Amino acid sequence: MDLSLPNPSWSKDMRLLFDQFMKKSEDGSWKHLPSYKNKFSRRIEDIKVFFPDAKLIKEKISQAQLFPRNFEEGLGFEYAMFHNHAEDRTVCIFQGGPYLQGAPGFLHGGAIATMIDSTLGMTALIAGGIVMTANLNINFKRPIPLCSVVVINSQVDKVEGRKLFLSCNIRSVDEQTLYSEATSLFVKLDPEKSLT
Ligand SMILES: CCCCCCCCCCCC(=O)SCCNC(=O)CCNC(=O)[C@H](O)C(C)(C)COP(=O)(O)OP(=O)(O)OC[C@H]1O[C@@H](n2cnc3c(N)ncnc32)[C@H](O)[C@@H]1OP(=O)(O)O
Repeated sequence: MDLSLPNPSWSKDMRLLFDQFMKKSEDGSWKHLPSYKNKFSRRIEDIKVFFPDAKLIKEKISQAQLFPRNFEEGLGFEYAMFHNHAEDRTVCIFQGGPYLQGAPGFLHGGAIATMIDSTLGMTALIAGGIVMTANLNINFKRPIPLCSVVVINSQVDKVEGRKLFLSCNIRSVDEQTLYSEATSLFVKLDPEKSLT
């Protein structure tokens, strides 16, 4: 089941943004990216190539769930991503639920980092194939209120061989507040090199 579609826990802002991007997707310039809890895909098969410890994969993979997708509806990460191919950028609309609290009333820094890593990761995956995060630098400029809706804008800045350099920022829906900004390095996995 695609968990990036509207559900009753979404606020008015979240639905409004989703509808705006779905409208933008009508001419094909933007594409809604579906998101599943544990849908096996070809990519999982690809990734197994890099993890020779198949026993671990075989035993555990059936329980595996995408981390941000394993909270009950509305309590954790509610988000949807849209990709603009021409501009090589991805937008993630994100509503962080009450189970993601850090400081009272605000999102935990690790929850913010999760959505940054996921959005940058998706952007890098589309641009470079099977990648992993090598480096992630985040500046937390303003605390993000719990249960508020924010917009993550992520883009590829430079590609050098297997290295993809990306950046993103997190802004309020009205774009007036800059909450966080991040830079990152993702590395495209080399089938000749085992990771473990
Ligand atoms: C919600 C939807 C989600 C679904 C969609 C999500 C998409 C997937 C995104 C996953 C995001 C994650 O969470 S991944 C989980 C967190 N990340 C990890 O666990 C990765 C652990 N690290 C590794 O496995 C490894 O270090 C790699 C794969 C990153 C790199 O290893 P490698 O392939 O052997 O490459 P290596 O030769 O070491 O390095 C290649 C080049 O990159 C440079 N390089 C490597 N690491 C660094 C570094 N930290 N800082 C600077 N430069 C670096 C090297 O200097 C070299 O440059 P030069 O000499 O060539 O110039």
